[in-house]
Amino acid sequence: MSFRHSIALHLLTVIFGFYFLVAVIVTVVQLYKEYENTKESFYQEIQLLPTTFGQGISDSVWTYNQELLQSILRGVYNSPIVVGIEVKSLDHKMDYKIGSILDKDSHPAYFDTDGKPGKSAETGLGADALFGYTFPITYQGPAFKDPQPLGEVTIYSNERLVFERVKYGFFLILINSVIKTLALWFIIFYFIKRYLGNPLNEFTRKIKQQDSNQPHPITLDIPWSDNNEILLLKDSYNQMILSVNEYQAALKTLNKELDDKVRERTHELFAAKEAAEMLAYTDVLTDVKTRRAFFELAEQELKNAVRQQTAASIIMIDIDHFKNINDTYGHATGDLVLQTFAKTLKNSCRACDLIGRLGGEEFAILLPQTDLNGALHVAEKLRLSVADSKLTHNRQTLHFTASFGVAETAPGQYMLEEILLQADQALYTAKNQGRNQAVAYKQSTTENT
Ligand SMILES: Nc1nc2c(ncn2[C@@H]2O[C@H](COP(=O)(O)OP(=O)(O)OP(=O)(O)O)[C@@H](O)[C@H]2O)c(=O)[nH]1
Repeated sequence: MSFRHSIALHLLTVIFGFYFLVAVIVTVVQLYKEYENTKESFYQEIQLLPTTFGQGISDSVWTYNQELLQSILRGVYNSPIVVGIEVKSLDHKMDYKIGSILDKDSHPAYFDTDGKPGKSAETGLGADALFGYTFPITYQGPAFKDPQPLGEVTIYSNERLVFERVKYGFFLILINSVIKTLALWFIIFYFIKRYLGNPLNEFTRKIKQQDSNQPHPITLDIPWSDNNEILLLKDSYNQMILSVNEYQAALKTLNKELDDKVRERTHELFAAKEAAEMLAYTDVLTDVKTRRAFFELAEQELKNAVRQQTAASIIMIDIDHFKNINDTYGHATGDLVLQTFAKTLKNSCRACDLIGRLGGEEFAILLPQTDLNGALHVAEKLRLSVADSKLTHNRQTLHFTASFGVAETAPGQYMLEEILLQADQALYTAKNQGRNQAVAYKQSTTENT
């Protein structure tokens, strides 16, 4: 923290701003008082002069002795606190003025030691600010019972002489004030810095050094032990840090739990997605491919056949008189027949053959790398297997057969719908020819095996 921005300097600027104002006012009052006291003592000193010179002045006025009066007045004028004297006799014959006096209009006027108008010897601050003491002069002779009034004498002094005398005192007061102010400034600055500035600096430095991920409570090297505001601030900060750490720890635990939950949920969703895909691709009853899956996968297989320039065949299969089975033994038994039938197909086919249930009791098998003869051979084998299969229901043995229509891809003809249609036409022929047989598709005619 730079000195210019320190709290100590800011506080001192405010404190000493006010202190300076108060100090100036107090010093001015003090100086004014000193000035007044000095002026008062001047006045008292002037009042003492008549006891020394009063008799001589009275005598010289009574005897009209101008020389004597002048020499007495010059003697008074030489006094360091006198700047002027005016003698006013009642008959005006012995009027006399020396130095600076106030005329009848209270304006300063100047006279030399011979009583002639001249220039003021007094210059500087308050030289024209005259103040005087007037006392009567009387004659007390043996011929008179009461003192005879002769006139009055005014002795003048001025403010400049008062200032001259208090100047030294002023100077001392000023020096005293400056030294006291400076000493006080340094003392207060030192203690504010020691008890306030330094602890706050240390506090700030330690907060800045904190690890924001895991802040720790801090300690402060404070030169007092009572619970002052800085210690309370530090305690509150430490309390806050403890709470923050607790919250962070709780948050970490929550985050971990949340992570675990999200991972678990993602796993479940993934499994559910796989299950849903399986469901969409696998027929629930017979465990062979669904119609949609069969078409998608068969398209892929046909594309492969095109790329590899190999043959591929399709067998369309339909269980014979399945409606009768349903009607005779019930729908549940019909389902069992479908399952047994599908199982038979699976057992008799290669792993690469694609078996799908296209709907109801209608199935299709795609045989990769198999020409029409091969497919017809497979169909025949399947037909025999189906015819051999049996199902026991209510202690009755149930037999069923199926009809097969076979078609193969023609060179350059790999349209799935087209081949399916051809296989379906062959199947239709097989049905028409009495069922339980496999028929291959021929362009215009169909051939019975
Ligand atoms: N149990 C059962 N029956 C089904 C299912 N799907 C379709 N069926 C029935 O299968 C029967 C098909 O009958 P048809 O299309 O007349 O054919 P068919 O009786 O086999 O006669 P042909 O094909 O001419 O030999 C209908 O009665 C459908 O209700 C199924 O998932 N389970």
